[in-house]
Amino acid sequence: MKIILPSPAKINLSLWVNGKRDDGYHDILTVFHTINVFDYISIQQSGQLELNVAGSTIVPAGGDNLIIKACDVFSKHTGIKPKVSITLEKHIPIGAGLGGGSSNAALVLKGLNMLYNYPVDEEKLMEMAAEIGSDVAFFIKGGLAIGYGRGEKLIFYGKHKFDILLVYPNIFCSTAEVYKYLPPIKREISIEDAERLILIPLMKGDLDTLRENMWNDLESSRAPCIKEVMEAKKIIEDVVGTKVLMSGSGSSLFTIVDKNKKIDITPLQRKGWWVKFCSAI
Ligand SMILES: C[C@@](CO)(OP(=O)(O)O)[C@H](O)COP(=O)(O)OP(=O)(O)OC[C@H]1O[C@@H](n2ccc(N)nc2=O)[C@H](O)[C@@H]1O
Ligand SMILES: Nc1ncnc2c1ncn2[C@@H]1O[C@H](COP(=O)(O)OP(=O)(O)O)[C@@H](O)[C@H]1O
Repeated sequence: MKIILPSPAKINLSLWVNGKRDDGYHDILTVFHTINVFDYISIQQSGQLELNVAGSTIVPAGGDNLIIKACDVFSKHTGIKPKVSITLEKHIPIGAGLGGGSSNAALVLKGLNMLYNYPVDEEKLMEMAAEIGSDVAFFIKGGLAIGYGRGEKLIFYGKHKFDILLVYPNIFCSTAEVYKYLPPIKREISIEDAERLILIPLMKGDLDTLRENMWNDLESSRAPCIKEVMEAKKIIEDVVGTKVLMSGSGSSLFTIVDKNKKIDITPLQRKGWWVKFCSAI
């Protein structure tokens, strides 16, 4: 049996850092939404576990791939050693703050659970996902969610419609490095704050307030890549005329767009940047 799974990207409509933890991670509060930018993963039962990666020369095809980590975690918790041939077709920009690797890992956990006749329930899948990475658990359900803790504790709010212009300025950002060079932040954002600032304007369709309130503390990181990302942010804001935000640890940047407002994106395309109108899903 062969299954083909679309593996969606995500943006962070906001991300606040509430402090550094003893385990080296940061306590964050973030608002995730999946978007219609996909990798495609096929999983087929086979004599042994193998992974082929198409569409990228920088994504590892061995043990460092988060898909292999997902297979290991699946085996650890179910006792089933997956004997499958997996093909990953990459389209989500890599190191872009779009969660591509985390999404791939989550979808493979779901695919293996399906192929081996549901040995674990969704709650257990979320637990397993959290072992692989901080934003893997979000992709088990997707849609609109608040993430807190490392990003693995989640409150889901269904799915909401909005459109964005997404730009990947061909800058690779290492998540670890962006967090490492983050200056101390002295304020705490609560779940209620995030609901008031982001979720309520989004649900009301009040895009001006949503744009005004969206925020990403990781933009103040002193990691070298962020300086370049902020330069790209200014260029994009001059072209689109609305506030632009970095997604997650970068480098992709997005703005919430009104369907009926025409935006000329050729100045951005002329820079050789990846530029795409997308929708929340
Ligand atoms: C920043 C976010 C926002 O959604 O996404 P991306 O930008 O990667 O898409 C996530 O927090 C990324 O999650 P993920 O990509 O799974 O990161 P992980 O593998 O768990 O962690 C990579 C490294 O980032 C740092 N890290 C990550 C999460 C967190 N809450 N605090 C941290 O300090 C740690 O140094 C960790 O070793
Ligand atoms: N399946 C995967 N897809 C993309 N990147 C992966 C994958 N597995 C491991 N990686 C590694 O993760 C890093 C990028 O992760 P990605 O999820 O694309 O970015 P981000 O964390 O910024 O959203 C790269 O160093 C890449 O080599």
